[in-house]
Amino acid sequence: MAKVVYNQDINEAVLKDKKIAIIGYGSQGHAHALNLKESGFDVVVGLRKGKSWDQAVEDGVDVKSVAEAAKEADVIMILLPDEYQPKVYNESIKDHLEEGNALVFAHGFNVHFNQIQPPENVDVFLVAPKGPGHLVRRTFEEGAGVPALYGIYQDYTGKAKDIALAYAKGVGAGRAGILQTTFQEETETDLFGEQAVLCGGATSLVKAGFETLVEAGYQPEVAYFECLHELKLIVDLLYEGGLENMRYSISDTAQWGDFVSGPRVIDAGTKARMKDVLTDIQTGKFAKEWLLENQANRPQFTAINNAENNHLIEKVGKELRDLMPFVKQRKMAKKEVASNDNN
Ligand SMILES: NC(=O)C1=CN([C@@H]2O[C@H](COP(=O)(O)OP(=O)(O)OC[C@H]3O[C@@H](n4cnc5c(N)ncnc54)[C@H](OP(=O)(O)O)[C@@H]3O)[C@@H](O)[C@H]2O)C=CC1
Ligand SMILES: CC[C@](O)(C(C)=O)C(=O)O
Ligand SMILES: [Mg+2]
Ligand SMILES: [Mg+2]
Repeated sequence: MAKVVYNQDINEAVLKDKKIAIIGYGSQGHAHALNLKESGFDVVVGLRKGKSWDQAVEDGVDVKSVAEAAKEADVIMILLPDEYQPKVYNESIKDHLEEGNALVFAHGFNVHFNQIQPPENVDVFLVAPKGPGHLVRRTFEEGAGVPALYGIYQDYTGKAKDIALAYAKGVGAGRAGILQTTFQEETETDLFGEQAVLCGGATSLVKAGFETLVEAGYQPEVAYFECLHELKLIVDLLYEGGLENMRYSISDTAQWGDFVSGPRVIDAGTKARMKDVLTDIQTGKFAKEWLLENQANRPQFTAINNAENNHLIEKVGKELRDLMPFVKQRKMAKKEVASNDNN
């Protein structure tokens, strides 16, 4: 089994006398800044003036321009959207890196795909939580944590690993488990996971199931509960105890259906297409297309996003969720930020 590191294995003293700049205050940024601050670290947030700036001030964190924050910090964590990182790095961070500083990422994309080339005299590592930033924050507040990967790209000071582990402990990952990786492994597995399983795979599966039922004449509300709402409850059981635990809780009829019909839906063809997706990630094809899409001001991203937001499942879901006050929607802010950036 791979070595998994926990809080008791980590001495955070190596990071306690350093200033940490968190660049960006979105999904990951607000979670890292607040968790690190509450773990007793010296944190400054680097931002442009705007919505996030106002939120960070309201949350009581020290906020400065990106350049000022980068200049005064020893450890600079870049938590901007991947597609904007190279520009901000070149304009406001690069010139403020001092010998022995640490340049940190939560995803290896820009270093692995050669969009950011750090100088040789700094540490470069990643601390990548394996979960959405809003849950990194929420679980921390609940006394738990989200697991994280750390990976060292460049160890100039000889202390990169100790600093990375102390950082991971500060955001709460040491309560759940921290694993070593490389920039290549983190980048490729993270992109694959979000495309094939967690985001692309899951949304496509949910929509296909919903559409199949609605097109067969069943009520959209019934289809919504069956294919989307209940998925969370099933995934909770998978999260808590794996496949066997989920199957323990469902009926034997459902379990038999799982065995005989699941592989008819997700079959060898699906796996072959997953391999194609992985190949496009490994060869840099996906990265190149995403970078070019951004250079063109996201024409396809915008068109698809608009169509997805108008899907019947979204309309039905909103109406049903409004009638379930215990289902709280906590995070539209991030996507509003993203669409503002496109305007
Ligand atoms: N989302 C997640 O849960 C995960 C993300 N990651 C990685 O973490 C990194 C951050 O992702 P994520 O948290 O989703 O990012 P977000 O999209 O949530 O980041 C938005 C933040 O970046 C700020 N920002 C955007 N452009 C600029 C700019 N030009 N100058 C200054 N600030 C800017 C926004 O400020 P404003 O309000 O001014 O627009 C906002 O604070 C990425 O590398 C991602 O791959 C890794 C694991 C999970
Ligand atoms: C699953 C999507 C993710 O990789 C994440 C939350 O871990 C992301 O890039 O947002
Ligand atoms: Mg991820
Ligand atoms: Mg990701």
